[in-house]
Amino acid sequence: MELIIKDNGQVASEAAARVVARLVHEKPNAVIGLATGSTPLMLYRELIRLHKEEGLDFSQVTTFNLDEYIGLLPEHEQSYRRFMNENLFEHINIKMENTHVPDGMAEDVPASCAAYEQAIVDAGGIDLQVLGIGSDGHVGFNEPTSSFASRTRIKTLTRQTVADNARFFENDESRVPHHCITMGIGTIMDARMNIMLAFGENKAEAVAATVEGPVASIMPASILQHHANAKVFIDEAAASQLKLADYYRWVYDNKPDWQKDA
Ligand SMILES: N[C@@H]1[C@@H](O)[C@H](O)[C@@H](COP(=O)(O)O)O[C@@H]1O
Repeated sequence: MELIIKDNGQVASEAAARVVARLVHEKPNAVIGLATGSTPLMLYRELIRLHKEEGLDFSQVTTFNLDEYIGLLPEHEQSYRRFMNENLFEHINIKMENTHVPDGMAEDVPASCAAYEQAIVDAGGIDLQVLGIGSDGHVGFNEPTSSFASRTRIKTLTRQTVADNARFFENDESRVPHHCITMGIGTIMDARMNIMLAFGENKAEAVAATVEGPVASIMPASILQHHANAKVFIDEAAASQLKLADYYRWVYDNKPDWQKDA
């Protein structure tokens, strides 16, 4: 795993955006996996800026989102489809038909999940997957003890995640859907590159366990230790519990410039 520690989330997100932009320049028809939550918002804002000011071209890009709540219509205020439209897709030149979010209203959920997996394969696989991390170490909605071999499927959220996400539902936990569809950890591990973002003190424990703890399904993100090309972009607060933070900074500072955001 490669650690990129920046002073704040904005600078870290700009560095992550350069990695995405480089991929899109090199492979205009790249397949990008996307995440929701508050964490990737600065990354998406920077990608929008790169599109508007520097002509970053998304016209041939395909995207697959990690997850979606079960039972929310795409137009629901808190659906991840709506989140993606409002925070990224409507502001860049991506073709809407090339954007994919799991269908939270599917009548046949297992069939819909299998079709999602197949669509990823048909698109050539995910080149770069953007990830956030839950305070309990979940990625996508793969909650603790999710199988490392899992594929896209229905999951039940933990109480912790329901409580964490209640802020988006007028702080009313009873309004938070308790089920979701999420790419599996196996799906995420198939991506050719993973970039995880984590900002703020409340992610510090999960980041330390992910990077320096044992690989264990109780801390789902820790599987990234087994990924050949995983980068973790964090701010100082999220880095605050890392034992080897100085070493990661030293490694990064000693890289040639061309390798820093590659
Ligand atoms: N399903 C999402 C995750 O993909 C996200 O990474 C995480 C953290 O959210 P936030 O970035 O708002 O802290 O929680 C949500 O439940």
